[in-house]
Amino acid sequence: MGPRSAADHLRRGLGRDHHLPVPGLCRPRRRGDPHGARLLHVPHLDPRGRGHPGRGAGAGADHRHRRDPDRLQRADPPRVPGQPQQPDRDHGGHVRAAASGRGSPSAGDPGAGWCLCRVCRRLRRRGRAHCRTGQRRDDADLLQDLRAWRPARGVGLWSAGDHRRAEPRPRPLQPVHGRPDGRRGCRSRPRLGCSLPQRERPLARLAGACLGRDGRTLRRVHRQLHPGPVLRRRRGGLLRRASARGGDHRASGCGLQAAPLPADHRGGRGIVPPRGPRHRSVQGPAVIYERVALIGLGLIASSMAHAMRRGQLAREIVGYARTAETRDVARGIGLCNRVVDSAREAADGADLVVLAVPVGAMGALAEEIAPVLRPGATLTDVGSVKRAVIGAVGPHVPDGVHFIPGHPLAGTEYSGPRSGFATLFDNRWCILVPDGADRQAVERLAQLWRGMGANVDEMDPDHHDLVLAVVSHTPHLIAYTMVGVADHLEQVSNSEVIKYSASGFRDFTRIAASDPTMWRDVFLTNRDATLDILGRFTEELFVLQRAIRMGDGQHLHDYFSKTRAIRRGIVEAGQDTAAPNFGRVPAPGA
Ligand SMILES: NC(=O)C1=CN([C@@H]2O[C@H](COP(=O)(O)OP(=O)(O)OC[C@H]3O[C@@H](n4cnc5c(N)ncnc54)[C@H](O)[C@@H]3O)[C@@H](O)[C@H]2O)C=CC1
Ligand SMILES: O=C(O)C(=O)Cc1ccc(O)cc1
Repeated sequence: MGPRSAADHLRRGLGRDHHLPVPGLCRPRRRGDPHGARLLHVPHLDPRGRGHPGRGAGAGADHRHRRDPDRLQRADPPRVPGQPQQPDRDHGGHVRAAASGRGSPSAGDPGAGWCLCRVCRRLRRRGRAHCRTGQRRDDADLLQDLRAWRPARGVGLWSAGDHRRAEPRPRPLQPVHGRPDGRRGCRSRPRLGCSLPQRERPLARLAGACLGRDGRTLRRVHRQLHPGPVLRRRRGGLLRRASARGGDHRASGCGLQAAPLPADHRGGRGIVPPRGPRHRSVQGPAVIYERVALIGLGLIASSMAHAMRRGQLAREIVGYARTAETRDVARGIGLCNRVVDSAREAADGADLVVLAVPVGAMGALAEEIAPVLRPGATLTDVGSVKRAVIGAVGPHVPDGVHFIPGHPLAGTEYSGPRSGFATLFDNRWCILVPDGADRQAVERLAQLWRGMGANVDEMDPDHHDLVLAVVSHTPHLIAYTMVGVADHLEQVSNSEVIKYSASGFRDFTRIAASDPTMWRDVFLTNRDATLDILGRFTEELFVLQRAIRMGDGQHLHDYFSKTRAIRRGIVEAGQDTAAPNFGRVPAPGA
């Protein structure tokens, strides 16, 4: 992040010092500071010398099979900054692991329990207050309150502010079973280490050898990686569970141990078959947009298509993907009403255009479709980074077109048109970044997201990027690193890493299986905020390292008690399940 201090950067990131430009990021539009003028408390300025606890990487836990033919066509060359044309993503595998949030309340830990009660009570109050007042969360408070043993205001980001429907209990995080197309079997190989040179990929090689080439081995390993209940297609297209315990299908073999998801893992919404009859035009009062154009037909776009169809929210969905093969797949599974051969053709006449491609590809696409965007239409995106997207897309948006960047905080480690499913956004947050856009247009887009099951919040782009650096981007980087460390370690064999992965490592591997192109773009475009949070992370790591070296058990205990309270706050806010061991049942014989 350059020579500026972290505090300086955070202040700017939070939108407090609007006069200070963020290096490397373009800011074509300005807006007011929604976060007020509260002072920021940064860890390394804390006289007690304590920082905020680092966040775990458990943002989501979907387990979907992905296969995007785009990926089969090319390697993944390095991205040239300023040249947004991107290679497509790796859609080749499925590594079954889930974000874990272990740690049940302990009777011998009154401090953490006391803290939890306060966190939860205040979270609930805040959720209600935010809903009523539209007041925004502030991650400066988040960082500050964690150190002060107080519930963090920023935790409200995850608060259960959805008052549109009553849910009897917190829904599991990203509940998914089996393949999104409802079929059985293993389609492709895990992506462990797939971006590393061959000689540096012992772990990846082992995983490959373990999978073997024959279908039986693949299927057996598939059942290990995805041991949830098999969904069988009934006549009439409905799906049913073939077994209450997916563990029944697990095979022994290469030592990979992934337990099945709980029987109610879909969170009470029922199973929505991701593949259905060919999309027909919708007639009904729920229609929010007449024609929606999806540019890019991967996980997010295909999930939007399913969710819009579920809610009958669009009369017509037109799709475009870069490669003919992806378009053919999309046509084959009836994802859209029409799949066309150019982005421009898709956007032509649409009243909502959604850019659902890697962040680095958005500017060029916006430029391409700009001439056909009609006045009154809305242009949005789903990119994981917002300031850079505004910088790349904003200049191409014609007058009269409403540009409203967005970001659904929901996803999986899979990609491609087959990976989407209708429930992806249910009870998740979608952040809109209106940046001064027309309020009616914003409300209409918010309605669409709500119709797709999401809770909607609004944020300043820099604030978004900072929050996401904390809750998503840096955790992904840490997961990538941890899996890389295990891969490179000489003293521990790869088979041991895989065999004993249940002890925490597995949860990193799921995240580390996320798409290389998408995440490369995220880090390149949210560089400053990620580096800032990463700097804090390493500082705290050093403190913990020292505590371990010095035998400072008190420090470790205090620290872990705080982080446990945060985890409980997330569960209380309905953003993850409290089920122990993330709902896994022990593997047979374990
Ligand atoms: N995967 C996730 O968990 C989440 C992703 N996002 C964001 O959503 C966006 C899309 O991500 P996914 O749907 O996961 O990706 P994906 O890899 O599943 O799909 C990307 C699609 O974009 C197409 N594409 C790639 N480069 C293109 C180009 N230059 N021109 C036209 N099409 C191109 C690919 O063919 C593919 O159809 C990204 O910006 C990502 O940051 C947001 C939330 C969650
Ligand atoms: O799968 C996970 O753990 C995720 O974190 C999904 C995700 C990935 C990228 C985003 O911008 C938002 C959500």
